[in-house]
Amino acid sequence: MNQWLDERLHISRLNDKFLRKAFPVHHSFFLGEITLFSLIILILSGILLTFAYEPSNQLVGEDQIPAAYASVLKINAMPFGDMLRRIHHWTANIMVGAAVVHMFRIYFSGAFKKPREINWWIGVLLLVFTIITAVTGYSLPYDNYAFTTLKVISGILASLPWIGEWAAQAAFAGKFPGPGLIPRMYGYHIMLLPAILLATTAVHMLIMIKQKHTQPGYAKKIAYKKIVGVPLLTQQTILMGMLFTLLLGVILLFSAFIPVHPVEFYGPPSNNTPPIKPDWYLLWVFGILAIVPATWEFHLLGGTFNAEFIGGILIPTLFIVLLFAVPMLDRSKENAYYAESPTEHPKRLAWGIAVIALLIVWSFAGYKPELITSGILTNSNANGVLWTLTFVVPIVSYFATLGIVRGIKRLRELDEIEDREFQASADD
Ligand code: HEM
Repeated sequence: MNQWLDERLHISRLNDKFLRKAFPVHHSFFLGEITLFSLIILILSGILLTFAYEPSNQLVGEDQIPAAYASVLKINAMPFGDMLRRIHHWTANIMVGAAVVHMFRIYFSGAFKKPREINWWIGVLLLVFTIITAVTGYSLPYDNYAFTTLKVISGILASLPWIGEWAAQAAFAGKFPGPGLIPRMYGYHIMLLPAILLATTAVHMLIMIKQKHTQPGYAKKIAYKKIVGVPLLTQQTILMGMLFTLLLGVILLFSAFIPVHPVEFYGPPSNNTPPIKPDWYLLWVFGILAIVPATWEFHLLGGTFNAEFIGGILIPTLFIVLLFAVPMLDRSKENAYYAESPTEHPKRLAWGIAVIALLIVWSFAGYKPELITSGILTNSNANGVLWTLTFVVPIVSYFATLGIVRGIKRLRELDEIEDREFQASADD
């Protein structure tokens, strides 16, 4: 059989070139794999959901509710229907979470350095597209929550200077909320964006295979500048199978016990605006929007730059540009072989911690209304306090990290000196 296949498909060549490829074993490398497996589970659970979901916002039935909303109520009532929605929802959250932590592991271990800059840029694109896919998914149940969220997003797009109205109508199939709204969101969510994600992930993987992983630190001691790891067939495949099963188990546990967004509670779209809050990964944008005052508005060459544009588009875009610029941090001409320990590069570590602190502060600002109603902040001081935190917390985090890392380094040096002195006195 083997020979029969080999004569036709040259399997043994594939075996030598690819299946025997050595994979380094280190727990931090599982993060990319968790992201990849989540994408697979999302696609499979998404396909099952499409069998019962109705992609239309036309009003149907006696109650005259949107067909999409009615079909989600029907899915909830089907055996395992609610469970399937939960699996899809929790996997999406795990995918975004794993991608974010994966990005930080790449950043903190210096794996973005030459020759892996292109894969860093592709990774940033993957993260952005993953988040857009999640947002379009949220719109599909077309309950009052989804409707309000879509209205906010269409308003943000319309705030683009010069081309805003046109862009919003192009993205949302005409004037909001037109009859083409849900069919358009459905097209993005089940075709365009998954196609982009799959193609981009394939390129990400091919580049990773071509360039090979950065090697974990222990590999340096085993065989310097040699690839140390286990072959894809069979050890790595077994490890991946175990990781996949574990991930599936965690997703099933989450889905069995933690319900998702209650569409019945929000009801179909109406004129009552419910309090909305995005998922954790977009809370930072929500926070920026909350603290940019409505008075921030200026005009240039006939275009208007208003607060919605500055908070919802300009600052988040600058943040993404900053992520793209990360590989520029390193100007060395040498290829990087080994993952570095984060503390070896205190400034890089401190910058990373400062950025995480900034994201936490902005996410906290997303709770501005609650902070005001609970009396912690007032209408008049909220923006001032939150802007102060925006600058102070990252700066303090930066210097505190530098201080801690340098302190630990100094302690280690003192320990070494003490050990040497002790050894010398023992020898005497
Ligand atoms: C969102 C979807 C993503 C998927 C499915 C994915 C998948 C993977 C996988 C499976 C690996 C190999 C295992 C590992 O090193 O963890 C990998 C490596 C890598 N990824 Fe991603 N990734 C994604 C997002 C990102 C992001 C957001 C970045 C950075 C901005 C990134 C940058 C890289 C780099 C530079 C490598 C090579 C690491 C090395 O050689 O040590 N990826 N990715």
